[in-house]
Amino acid sequence: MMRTRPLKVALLGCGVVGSEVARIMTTHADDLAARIGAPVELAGVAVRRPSKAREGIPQELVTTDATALVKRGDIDVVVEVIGGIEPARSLITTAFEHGASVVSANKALLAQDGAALHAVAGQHGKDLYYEAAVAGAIPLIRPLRESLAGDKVNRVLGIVNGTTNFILDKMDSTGAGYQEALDEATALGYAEADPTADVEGFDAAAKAAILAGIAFHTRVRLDDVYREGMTEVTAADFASAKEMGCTIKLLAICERAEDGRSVTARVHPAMIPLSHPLASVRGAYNAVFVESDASGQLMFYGPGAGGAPTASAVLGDLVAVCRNRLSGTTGPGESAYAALTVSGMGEVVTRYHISLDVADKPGVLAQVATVFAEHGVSIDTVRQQGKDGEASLVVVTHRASDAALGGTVEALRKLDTVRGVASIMRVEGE
Ligand SMILES: NC(=O)C1=CN([C@@H]2O[C@H](COP(=O)(O)OP(=O)(O)OC[C@H]3O[C@@H](n4cnc5c(N)ncnc54)[C@H](O)[C@@H]3O)[C@@H](O)[C@H]2O)C=CC1
Ligand SMILES: N[C@@H](CC=O)C(=O)O
Ligand code: NA
Repeated sequence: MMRTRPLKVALLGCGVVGSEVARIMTTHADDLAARIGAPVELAGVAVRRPSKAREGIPQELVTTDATALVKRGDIDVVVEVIGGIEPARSLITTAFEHGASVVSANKALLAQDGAALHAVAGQHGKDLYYEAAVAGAIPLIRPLRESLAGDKVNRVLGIVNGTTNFILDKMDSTGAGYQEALDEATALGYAEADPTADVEGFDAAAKAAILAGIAFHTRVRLDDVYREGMTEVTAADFASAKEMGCTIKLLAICERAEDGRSVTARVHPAMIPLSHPLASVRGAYNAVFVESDASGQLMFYGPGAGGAPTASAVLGDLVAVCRNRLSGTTGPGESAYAALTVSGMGEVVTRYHISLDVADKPGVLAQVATVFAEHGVSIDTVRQQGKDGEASLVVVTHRASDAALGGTVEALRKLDTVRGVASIMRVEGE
């Protein structure tokens, strides 16, 4: 039976995502009420610029005092789509203390302070949901937390940043310049307020920390995630990738070590074969592979950024949290019981594509090969192109640890015949 007293929702932030949340709450009000079992009412909207026209939002709901809104005491659910660490963190904490549950899209905050926020939510018997924080519309948090709760996840590999995938795709397919492609991604609402978070890999690293934590039932902090952005990827890298039958993607990779006792999480550009399903993920789309003992390989694919897709995930959480409130329950909280060791990048084992500028004279190839052998890194293929006494040497290795590869590169740089290391790229997904 439908409850007539509405559940009250406070919306914090009315930008790209917030405005879409408000729109869907209004246009789908009847369906949402039917699915929840009670109407949901937008009770207040905290904004920074109150004079801005906001279609469909009555002016009397708009306030610049977000703190007063979350302290009202009659709010059932606070939807935080401001972004950033503060004031979002204080507002969420205050919301729990004043009786509300919280839905957030804020990966930066969840990756940094998720454990503390879960603890406050738990103390107050409230929900903290954040499906939108990882890969926008794609259901990923809930499948990992709930659908795969009976399985053992070993690996999560994916494209989790729409902006960088959009840029890399444009650079690869149209030869567009980096800045031109970034400007377009920003105009389309994909990029973070500061796009450095996207292009330097911080956004993907935050998502990797959240995913690894849930997948491995282990607390993984943002600082535990190795991070390289994509600003150094060049047209020459794309050309090398093509020669290998690959393309380049910014990947988030969370892995359980073979002995099962430790995990790693990393974000960096990598070559992947064109035959791999991730190679055909275009534009701002995201896709995530999950490999588990019993399920085998699962792939989640869809729009990972943009106002409406992200609002879809926020609304899904809103419905879940409202249902929990009506039935007097809460959903699953943090699960970190496994407490596995989170290892550094040196422990990661993968393949590498290394491009060296060398002197084009007899014995160089043998010298270079010796350095690889001395560091226990086995060479798969070598390709050489020479002109005017200089040559470029492209070495692709078999699987080796990042520590061994690092040592190899350091020793290569010391060789007189090696003029420079033009690029090092990991090769994944084979
Ligand atoms: N745009 C996207 O594709 C996605 C965004 N997200 C996350 O959603 C959140 C919001 O992102 P967007 O809507 O894109 O950002 P946005 O910058 O478009 O919107 C944020 C809004 O919050 C307002 N704001 C900032 N401080 C405030 C305060 N103290 N009180 C009231 N309002 C305040 C800003 O004026 C702005 O309008 C972020 O955490 C972001 O990481 C998550 C997935 C996808
Ligand atoms: N800036 C992010 C938005 C979603 O999380 C992205 O580009 O993926
Ligand atoms: Na999601």
